Parts: sequence; structure tokens; C-alpha cells
Amino acid sequence: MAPTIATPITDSADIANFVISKGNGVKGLSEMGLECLPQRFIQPLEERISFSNIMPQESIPIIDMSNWNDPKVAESICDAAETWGFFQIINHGVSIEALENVKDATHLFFGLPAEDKKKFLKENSPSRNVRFGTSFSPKAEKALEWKDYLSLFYVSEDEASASWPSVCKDQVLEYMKSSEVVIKRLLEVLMKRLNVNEIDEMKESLLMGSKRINLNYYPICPNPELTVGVGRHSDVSTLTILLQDEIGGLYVRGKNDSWIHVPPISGSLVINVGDALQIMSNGRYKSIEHRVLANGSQNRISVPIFVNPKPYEIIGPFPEMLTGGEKAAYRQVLYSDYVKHFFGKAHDGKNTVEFAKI
Ligand SMILES: COc1cc(/C=C/C(=O)SCCNC(=O)CCNC(=O)[C@H](O)C(C)(C)COP(=O)(O)OP(=O)(O)OC[C@H]2O[C@@H](n3cnc4c(N)ncnc43)[C@H](O)[C@@H]2OP(=O)(O)O)ccc1O
Ligand SMILES: O=C(O)CCC(=O)C(=O)O
Ligand SMILES: [Fe+2]
Repeated sequence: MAPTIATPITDSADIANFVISKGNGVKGLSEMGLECLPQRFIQPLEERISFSNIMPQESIPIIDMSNWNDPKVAESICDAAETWGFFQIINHGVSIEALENVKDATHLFFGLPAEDKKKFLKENSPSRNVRFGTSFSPKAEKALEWKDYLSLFYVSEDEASASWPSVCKDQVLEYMKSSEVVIKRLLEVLMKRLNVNEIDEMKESLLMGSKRINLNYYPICPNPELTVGVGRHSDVSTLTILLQDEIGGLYVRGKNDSWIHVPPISGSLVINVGDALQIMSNGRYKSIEHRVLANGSQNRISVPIFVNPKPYEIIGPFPEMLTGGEKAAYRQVLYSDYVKHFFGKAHDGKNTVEFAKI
């Protein structure tokens, strides 16, 4: 019998069908052993990172949380959130086992056959809180990004147990639970500097009323220099807690046009300020643009927990920010409108926050 030769998919419509609709993702493309990147993924020159803009000598702060009661630790956290918007924490109290388990679970999920992952595409998913996808916003993007993801919106333990994929739900829930303490500590410390001395029920709903966790998979890319893993964006969360593996590739915007690498540190978590916190702090804490490069030789994963306001909350600068006569820089917006605005367009750096600017 004549051997079957896989026909290369080169046509743009075939690519979209194979990657997006059939549930193969970019992982499916990567595993076909393509020699060159399909046109659909080629980013315009200005969206590709130029190595001359990378500042190898710069780094975001690394904060040791072992003595978290020490006022110096609180000061470092607030300083980092004000000046960098990004920092790494070590000795944070989340067990290494929980971190390793969730990374393993991410590989397990993406290792499933396309037929199984396809069940979680938006149009097939048993729950609107579970969504498997590729790129960021394929309908709105001229060039697709080289990333697949599983996005899980947390409603309750029971809902998650019933609808999240069984290969990863226990590990993800455990990771979310074990990170609760550090999330609360970080927010308490950040609020104190804003003269918000207590996180009451109302503030809790605004700051951390909802959580979304994404499992990101960046497969080996045939021409990493022509595309991106994730384009320039800031998160729309209050805070993001990001677990990355040992591969690297996350870059944070530095001064002017520069980019700073966030080196993987075993056992650490990357923390970044999101747009919701920038708005509620009236610009005191800043969400910072970041992006992920594609990799030509290794598969990479990351697991961000987005800590957000409840979707129906109206967010705007806290009254505590305006008592001294400071003018509000942002209007009051329904948080779910803000998020829909973000998801309705391609990544465009820090532009999302303009939606709320006065
Ligand atoms: C994927 O690549 C990414 C993701 C990110 C994420 C950064 C963040 O900061 S995520 C934190 C966002 N905050 C929340 O999710 C909490 C508040 N949530 C809500 O208000 C709602 O859940 C909602 C997100 C507005 C969705 O509400 P719903 O009523 O279910 O509306 P839909 O019609 O399903 O969605 C509207 C529109 O949004 C897109 N979308 C929704 N969910 C996701 C998702 N999880 N991932 C990607 N896109 C999503 C989608 O385009 C929907 O339109 P359709 O065209 O599909 O109809 C950062 C960087 C990345 O690269
Ligand atoms: O993969 C990473 O390191 C960052 C991903 C990211 O920025 C996001 O999912 O919002
Ligand atoms: Fe992000």
C-alpha cells in the first residue's frame, strides 16, 4: 500500500479551521513539524521584539516574603507595585508541590487528543466558565499569536468539580486554594499604602470578587522571530499571580522602548498589577505592558491566576484616593464592560485603559 503523505496546510482558511475550529491549536501545527511559519501568524515588524531593545542588565524586583510581617517587606511590595508594576516573590508560602502539580496538570491537559480538547471550545463547552482556545482574540486579530490556552472562571468548588476538565481540575483548585493567603496579604499591604486600612466585604468584592485561571501552552515555533507567544498587553485584573516554568520568554516594558526579561526562578511567583488596580488606585499603582516571545526549541507553559473585581461591580478610583482633593483620572465603569472591551480587540499595549480614562 502506498504511504499516506500528509498534505501541508498552507491556505489561511484551512489553517484557521485546523487550529481554531478543529481543536488542534498551534500545538497541532507545531507537532506537524512545519518548516516555516504560516502567513496567518506573521506579526507586523513593529510587533516583533527587537533584540537591541532588550536590557539584559535590568531586572524586576525579587521580594522575599518569609518575614512578611516586617514593614520593610510591605514597603518593598508597595514600591515595586508603584514603580515597576511587576515583581517576583519567593518564600511566599504556596507549596512547591502545589506548583509542580499544576504545571504537570497543564501538560496533561494539552497532551490530550484534539478530539478531547475540542469539547471545551466555546461552542461545545459544557459551561461558559470553561473555554479552550488559541491566540487572544482570533476574530479581531490580523495576525494570530502562537499560544493555546484553557481559561477557567471560578464560580464555586462544586461548579468547578462538575465542569472543569477532569485531568487538571483537582490540581488547579488546590493551587488556587493554596495561593489565597498570599493574595490576601499582598492586597492588604497594597491597600494600607492607599489609606484603605480594612478590606471589608465591599472592598473584597471590588478587589478580589472573582478569579480566572488560565493554563497557557506555547509550543515550539518554526520561526519564533516572526511571531509572538502573546502580544503587548496589560492585564485587566486587580492583580495577576503568574507561575511560569523554567523556559523563560516573558518580557516587561521598561523605560522608553526597552524590554526586560522576567527570568524563571524555581519556586517563585510573578506578581503584576492589572488595569482594575490602576483604576481603583487612581493611577498610583500601574499596570505594565508585557509580552511573551515564541520559542524555537522548547515548549513553554505558564499559569496566571487573574484576581479581579466581581463582573457586575462598578469600578472607579476609591474615595480614599480623592479625599485630599486629587482629581479622578478614571470614570466609573462596569467591570464586565471593561473586560468585554479588552476581549473585543487584538492586543494593543496599554490602550485598553483609555476606555476608563476621563
Ligand atoms: C486568552 O489570552 C489572554 C488572556 C488574558 C487575560 C487577562 C486577564 O486579565 S483575564 C481577567 C478577566 N476578568 C474576568 O474574566 C472577570 C470578569 N469576567 C467577566 O466579566 C465575564 O466573564 C466576561 C469575560 C466579560 C465574559 O462574559 P460572558 O457574558 O461570558 O461573555 P462572552 O460573550 O462569553 O464573552 C464576550 C467576548 O469576550 C471574549 N472572551 C470571553 N471570555 C474569554 C476568555 N476567557 N478568553 C478569551 N476571550 C474571552 C470572547 O471574545 C467573547 O466574544 P466571542 O467572540 O467569543 O463571542 C491576557 C492575555 C491573553 O493573551
Ligand atoms: O506566559 C506568560 O508568561 C504571561 C502570559 C500573560 O501575560 C497572560 O496570560 O496574561
Ligand atoms: Fe498578561
